[in-house]
Amino acid sequence: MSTSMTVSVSAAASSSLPPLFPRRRSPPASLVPVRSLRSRPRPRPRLLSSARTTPVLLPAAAMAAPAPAASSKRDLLIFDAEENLAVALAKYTADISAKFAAERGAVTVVLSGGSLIYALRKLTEAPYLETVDWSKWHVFWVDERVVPKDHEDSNYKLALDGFLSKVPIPAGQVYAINDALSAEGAAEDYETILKQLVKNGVLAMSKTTGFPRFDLQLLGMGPDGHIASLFPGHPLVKENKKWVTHILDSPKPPPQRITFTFPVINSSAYVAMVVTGAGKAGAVQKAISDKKTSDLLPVEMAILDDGEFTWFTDKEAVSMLQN
Ligand SMILES: O=C1O[C@H](COP(=O)(O)O)[C@@H](O)[C@H](O)[C@H]1O
Repeated sequence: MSTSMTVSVSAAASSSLPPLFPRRRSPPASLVPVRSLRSRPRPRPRLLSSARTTPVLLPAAAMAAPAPAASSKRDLLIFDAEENLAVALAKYTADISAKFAAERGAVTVVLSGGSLIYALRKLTEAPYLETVDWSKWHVFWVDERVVPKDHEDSNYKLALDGFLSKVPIPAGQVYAINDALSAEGAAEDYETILKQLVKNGVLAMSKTTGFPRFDLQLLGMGPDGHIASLFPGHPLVKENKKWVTHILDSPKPPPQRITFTFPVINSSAYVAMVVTGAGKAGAVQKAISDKKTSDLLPVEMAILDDGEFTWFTDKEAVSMLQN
């Protein structure tokens, strides 16, 4: 029943990442022991050393987030180039895919829109194009704009053009929203589809939260700290019953969208939060600061109940972090 966080500063890519599997029970010598948020005070992140090719793993403030209900782990990976981030993200995703394909015979993967899709490009290349068992993938959207699927604003179109059209996922396992419905109708319809997939065993349920447990959510964050279509100060961030809800007044256009709710995001087994660029440094700094204020950004409300949350960042995105 603990949350922990490590920070990894890495100039290299996948070869320098801590191994994903098997899960660490005792940290290797290069790792600082993880800390329980509940039993120990939260230290500020501290730079121990730096190296170009060896990840440096640091004690951290465990994002100073409110304690989760069960156990979770948080890592902050910092890459000196977006290219290295993309390579590492592909390996991370492929490893998680292999784990769930073997364990469950299905891999439920949630995509966001935005810059995340470009960061997935290495998955469409060797070796992953050939080695990932794409036939096991079931693809969902954490949020979608209520526009036709061929509209420039569609998150489906973005993912299709930049990722899905390049990998052999069966078409019937890609769950786009019904773009003929209203925002409210599309959200209800999407929730019904998720419930059907729970019934037929494709989608797992969390044993503790009563919400679906996606294997992997690959998410981005806006410069204002929004994730999915959950915006700072919007009442939707408090939705705690629905799995999927709708918004008619999104501060970022287009205004009509559907979105997973926080209980669904927070029931995930793995979340990769992919954030690059100086424009997001303020939100990253607030999210990772150990000084918490009552005006939590949505990204600060992403606290997994029982899972692993990994920030994939570049130097620019963490440029406002001290040390
Ligand atoms: O509107 C949206 O924005 C966020 C962030 O996008 P980014 O381009 O700044 O990475 C995205 O995660 C979300 O899915 C999308 O609908």
